[in-house]
Amino acid sequence: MAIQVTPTALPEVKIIEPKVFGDARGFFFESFNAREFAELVDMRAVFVQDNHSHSEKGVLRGLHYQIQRAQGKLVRVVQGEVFDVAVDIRKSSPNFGNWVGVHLSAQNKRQLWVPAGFAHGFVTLSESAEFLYKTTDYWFPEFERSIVWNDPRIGIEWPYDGEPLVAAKDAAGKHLAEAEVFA
Ligand SMILES: Cc1cn([C@H]2C[C@H](O)[C@@H](COP(=O)(O)OP(=O)(O)O[C@H]3O[C@@H](C)C(=O)[C@@H](O)[C@H]3O)O2)c(=O)[nH]c1=O
Repeated sequence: MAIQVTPTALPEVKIIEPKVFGDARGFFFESFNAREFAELVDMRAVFVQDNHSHSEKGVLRGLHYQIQRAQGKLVRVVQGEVFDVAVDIRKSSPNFGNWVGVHLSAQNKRQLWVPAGFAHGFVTLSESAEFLYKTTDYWFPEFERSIVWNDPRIGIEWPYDGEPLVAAKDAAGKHLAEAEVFA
């Protein structure tokens, strides 16, 4: 197997570390392999969309989810570094409202698997970051929801001092207590 998979404190959220082959020319690694992903991470996931965003330092995107047509997301960074966060928003889960955060960078080449049922967001720690992710469903703006990044009920410890730059829709995000969540 060319990937190593480690569960986080939220066991459905997984860190994926690819085997990187370095030589005099640079490096090579498989950034996605459907067979290994199915065997080691999630056999039901089928990816239908790839996204790419660029963010400057201090930009915080999230916490996002789609209330219907929920998306699983396989996320990574190809330039710079972010702190990537998943929050369990499944009401029936023993981990409801709990979060995990992982540093993802171009250097560590880690990926995070954020399944359906979790809200997702990240803050950019480097001067800028290029963020790539695959999703298991398409974008449905009518089902998009945002939970505010600094909800004290969730208590995410963002490793960023200062006021992050957030979109207006995210600044107006709901608190978990008022948000539509999964069953
Ligand atoms: C998410 C998305 C946005 N867009 C458009 C809508 C808008 O005009 C522009 C920017 O969209 P947003 O402000 O929603 O982009 P952004 O804040 O980067 O949204 C993303 O945040 C991270 C944390 C996630 O988890 C993603 O699922 C997604 O919600 O791109 C698409 O065309 N397709 C898409 O799949």
